[in-house]
Amino acid sequence: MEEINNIEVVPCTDSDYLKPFRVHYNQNGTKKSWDFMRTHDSVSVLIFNTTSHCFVLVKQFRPAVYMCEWERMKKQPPQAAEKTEEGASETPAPESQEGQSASEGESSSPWPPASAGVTYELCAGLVDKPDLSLEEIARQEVLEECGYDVPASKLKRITSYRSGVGVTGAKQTMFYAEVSDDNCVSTGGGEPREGELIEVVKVPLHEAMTFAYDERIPKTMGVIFSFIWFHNNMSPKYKISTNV
Ligand SMILES: O=c1ccn([C@@H]2O[C@H](COP(=O)(O)OP(=O)(O)O[C@H]3O[C@H](CO)[C@@H](O)[C@H](O)[C@H]3O)[C@@H](O)[C@H]2O)c(=O)[nH]1
Ligand SMILES: [Mg+2]
Repeated sequence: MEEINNIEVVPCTDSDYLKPFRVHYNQNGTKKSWDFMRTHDSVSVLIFNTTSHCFVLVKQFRPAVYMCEWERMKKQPPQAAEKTEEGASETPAPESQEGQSASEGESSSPWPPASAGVTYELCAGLVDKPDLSLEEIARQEVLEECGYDVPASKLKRITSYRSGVGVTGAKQTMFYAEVSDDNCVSTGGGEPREGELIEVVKVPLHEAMTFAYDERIPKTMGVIFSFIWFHNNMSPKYKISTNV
């Protein structure tokens, strides 16, 4: 699927996306310190297509996930690393950069295949436009990433929560959007100007819970939680309509 090469890891000294800090404080008389990152809050959207009775997810290469997999591979013998990935039916075959040496210097571990960094996620985006409401940002992400044009008023707020409490503490607000094939105006895929390369994937309703708990399919907690939310709150409605 993806072709990832020319990988180079360097220290991050200046970023538009995150800023590391150390906070010193006293807690109940004990002197403590904590390292954290300042990042943007975010929105995510569970999209359900009422025409095909499928959830609409996005699949994309995540460098941070890829680098974690690389670290994990360095600690594990290659056979053992391969074994845990075996059977991930959605995982594409290893690609050309496999076997390429790391350019980090301290180790010559080969890079894992690009598929090791690809995850299934809810359509999501950073809250980086102060003049727009969360609903409006979510609406734009649904359009840019998945190609569905739905009014912001049709987005139902599910809940919000803290993601990465140890590192960022950022807040993510989750919405639910019901769409139909009539709302589909493009193939989505992300904002090309930002270099986004996003694949839109559909998960049929009847496969959703198996998908959610299949550990071989790399995914975010948002996918798992939102499928369970749908199961608890929306399933009776759709069970009736599918059985007619
Ligand atoms: O280091 C970075 C970080 C971001 N980008 C760009 O910024 C865009 C950000 O995309 P956006 O869709 O706004 O955010 P996501 O990357 O989808 O992140 C959201 O979705 C993630 C998965 O749910 C969550 O972990 C995040 O908190 C949430 O903001 C990316 O596509 C890139 O174009 C970079 O180029 N370099
Ligand atoms: Mg996104």
